[in-house]
Amino acid sequence: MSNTSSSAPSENSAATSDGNGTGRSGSPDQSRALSFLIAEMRPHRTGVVVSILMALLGGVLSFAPQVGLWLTLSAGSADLGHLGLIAGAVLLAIVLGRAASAVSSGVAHQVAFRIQARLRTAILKALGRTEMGFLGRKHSGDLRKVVLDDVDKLEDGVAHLPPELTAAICAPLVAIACLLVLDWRLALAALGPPLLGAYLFVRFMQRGDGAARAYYEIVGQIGAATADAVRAVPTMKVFRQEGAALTQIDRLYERYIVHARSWIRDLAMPMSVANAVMSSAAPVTGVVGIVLLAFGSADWTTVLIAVAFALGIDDLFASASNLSFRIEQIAEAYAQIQTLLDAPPQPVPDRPARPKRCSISFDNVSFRYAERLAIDRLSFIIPAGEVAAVVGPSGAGKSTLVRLLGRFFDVADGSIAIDGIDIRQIEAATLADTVSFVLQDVFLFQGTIAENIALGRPDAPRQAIEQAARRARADGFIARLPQGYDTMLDDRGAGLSGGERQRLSIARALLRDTPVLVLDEATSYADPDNEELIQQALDEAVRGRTVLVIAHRLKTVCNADRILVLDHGRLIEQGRHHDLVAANGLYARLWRRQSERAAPALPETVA
Ligand SMILES: Nc1ncnc2c1ncn2[C@@H]1O[C@H](COP(=O)(O)OP(=O)(O)OP(=O)(O)O)[C@@H](O)[C@H]1O
Repeated sequence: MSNTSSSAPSENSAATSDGNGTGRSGSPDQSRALSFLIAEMRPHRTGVVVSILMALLGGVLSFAPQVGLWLTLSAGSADLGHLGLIAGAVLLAIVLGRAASAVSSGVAHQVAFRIQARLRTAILKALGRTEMGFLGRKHSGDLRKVVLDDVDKLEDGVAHLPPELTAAICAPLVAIACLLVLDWRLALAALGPPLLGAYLFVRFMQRGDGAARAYYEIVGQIGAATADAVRAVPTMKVFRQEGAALTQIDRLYERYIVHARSWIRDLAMPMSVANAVMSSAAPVTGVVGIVLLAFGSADWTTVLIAVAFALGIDDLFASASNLSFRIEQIAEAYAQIQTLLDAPPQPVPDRPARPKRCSISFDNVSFRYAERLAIDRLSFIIPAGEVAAVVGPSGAGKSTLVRLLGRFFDVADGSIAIDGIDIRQIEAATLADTVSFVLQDVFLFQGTIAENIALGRPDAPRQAIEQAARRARADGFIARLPQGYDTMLDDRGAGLSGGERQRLSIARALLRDTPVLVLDEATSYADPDNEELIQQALDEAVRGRTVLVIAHRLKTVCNADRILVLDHGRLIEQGRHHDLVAANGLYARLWRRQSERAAPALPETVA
């Protein structure tokens, strides 16, 4: 896979090189990508100009050996002092030229790193502003690829484009100018192959565009299928489905071979011919020179010097041969980055308000994921300070309901209010100060235990962090860690048990001290000790707050002030435990089913 996918573009790059990508750079995506890059470089114009000037100097000085040869041969004498002077000057010019190229590349890389950092921040900000629904439609692996890989590609483009483009354009001009001074006929001979090659290049490029597109499409599909297969290895093993994934990849490879053949026939081969023509300035100059010699219309020193200059042009074209490939890569990366930068921002309130007492009300709320109606005309009120449990069969809409309260998504119809204020009129920061979440899937990041607890209040004093951890019954296991609160969580806390992660999450919520708390009760705990501690932590967390708890085990919520029973996105019953059992509806059936199951001893209720 790696061979095929990496060799193909680079061959293509060689093929696409010397026409300066003209065939494709005219395509809208590439020109838009280049305009984007130029706009990104604008704030760093000093660096870019220095990089270009240094590349220019490096390119011009790269012809020092040819000029040295010219001066030596035209001197016509073997004066050692004179020759030594020329050799010294050539050496100095070579050293200066290399130094200038190094400075050009170094400065361009500095600019590129700044742009890379800015872009990553801009993407993360755009993702932070957008509604979760947009993110939900994107695979987390795809997001990661854009933020890391595609931004890297753009960085690579910025670091190489200014120096390489400058060298590719300016150095041949210098060579041709010298050749014109030397002999205009030999200058034309040296200029012919690059011009003819560029013409062929553009023609072939246009003709083979379809083959290239089909080829890149299939390479992308193979990449995605392989990534999916790698990600799904554990599941595949469990279900003994390894064969199915491989069959799909095999089928893609069969299509790949067909497309690769037409890619080679329609694009790669013709491009190699164009490339060969483009890089034959030296042989053509030599042949024309010999003809002129034969007719006595040029002397051999002139022909020799002209061939040396033409060789320099060929070398430069060869070194710039990756330009077109780079531009293509930049365009691809830019398209992905732009999708995220353009992520639709969540609407901001026009009359921002701050809730005081924290009752929660849902008024005729509906919400759908694409075509699937997940919440259907839901209405209820939870008075401030009450504990409400949301129960119902799997897929009933419990998680969606609490996500709507946190504005992970905006409702399609109806409204959700806290203290009578529509949550769309509460600023994101205020909403975050009002509602906190303790979810099953606890997000921990690479940082210390203390930093992880302080996620929602980074300025919290150590004392407050430790107090929250104590109340969340997390202090015991933290004390046993090598550096206590300063222990770094490697691999996002992979070494912690599910129960320990839950208690860290509860500590976070306690530290934030929001008046509304949303809990997603974990379905299972590893051991009874953990379960007991988590229950104590939850009892502490719910005290004095308005609480919405998703309950999977009904015994944990039968003391709740209110139980909301959902089914297929609709609220079909609500009330206290005993009333709902007496009503003999869905809740009573769920209750009986769970009671009949041989369940381990359960702790006290949440409420
Ligand atoms: N991101 C999503 N995209 C599309 N459909 C979704 C998405 N998340 C949930 N759904 C669907 O919406 C419906 C409600 O899902 P939700 O997760 O809210 O139910 P739930 O009651 O929390 O289920 P569970 O108890 O199994 O967690 C289900 O039919 C589910 O398949």
